[in-house]
Amino acid sequence: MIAVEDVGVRFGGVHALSGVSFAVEEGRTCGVIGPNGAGKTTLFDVVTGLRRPTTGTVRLRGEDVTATGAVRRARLGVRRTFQRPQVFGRLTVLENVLAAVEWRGGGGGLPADLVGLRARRRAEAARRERAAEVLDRCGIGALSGAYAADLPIGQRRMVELARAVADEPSVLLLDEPTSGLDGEQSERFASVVRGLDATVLLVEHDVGFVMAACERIVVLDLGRVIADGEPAAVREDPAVRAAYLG
Ligand SMILES: Nc1ncnc2c1ncn2[C@@H]1O[C@H](COP(=O)(O)OP(=O)(O)OP(=O)(O)O)[C@@H](O)[C@H]1O
Repeated sequence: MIAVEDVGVRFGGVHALSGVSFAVEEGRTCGVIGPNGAGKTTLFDVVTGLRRPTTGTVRLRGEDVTATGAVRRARLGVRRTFQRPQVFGRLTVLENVLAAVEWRGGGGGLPADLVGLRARRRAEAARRERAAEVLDRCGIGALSGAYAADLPIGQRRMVELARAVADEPSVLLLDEPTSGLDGEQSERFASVVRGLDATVLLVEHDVGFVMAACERIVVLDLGRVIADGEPAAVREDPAVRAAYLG
């Protein structure tokens, strides 16, 4: 479960978020929509731990993580994708995904590597098998050996998705996931996300995609929540129409 309670973020005189509260139940998919500058990316930064809010509290599965850094939140199972896909350009597609599961290596450094050689090899084989399976699921298995930097944006986005889901996240945040994807990739993306056992928060300008993919929608405008509910109700909300849907 993700809970955001009375969160505010100020940048100097700009109130990027003010008094934002909502909660997403375990395993549910919630969309966040709103015009440019509404505070969507700032909200993601607050939930993933990249930015500490000026006021308010963030909870993950009931635990107050407001002061918890991004790395520790990642260890708790939080993963995200970015508006501009962030991949390791000089690594291959397979290596990008392996990097996401590398921390499960077991620790202990070189001595442990030497002593537990056979167990290490088994763990490494299991990681590679898992990475290959995830790449296939994301439709990019054939690109395993390609360098991420050489790929067009749509495929880079799928690499980012594969990396985010490889470790079975409990919380997944997707920032404009369909931008740069063709229709087939969009469908593939949605089906990979649907197949996860994760609580998902997703920002997207493609309202049709949000309405179809989300059970719940939070609408932000100028840093405040102006609507929160099921897609059909949000679509009809006069304040939402005025601010965003037109
Ligand atoms: N690092 C920063 N320093 C100063 N102001 C910022 C910073 N980051 C965001 N802002 C401001 O905070 C507000 C919210 O920005 P944010 O990027 O969260 O909106 P958004 O809804 O994600 O917009 P978009 O749809 O354009 O990505 C905007 O007014 C923006 O200019």
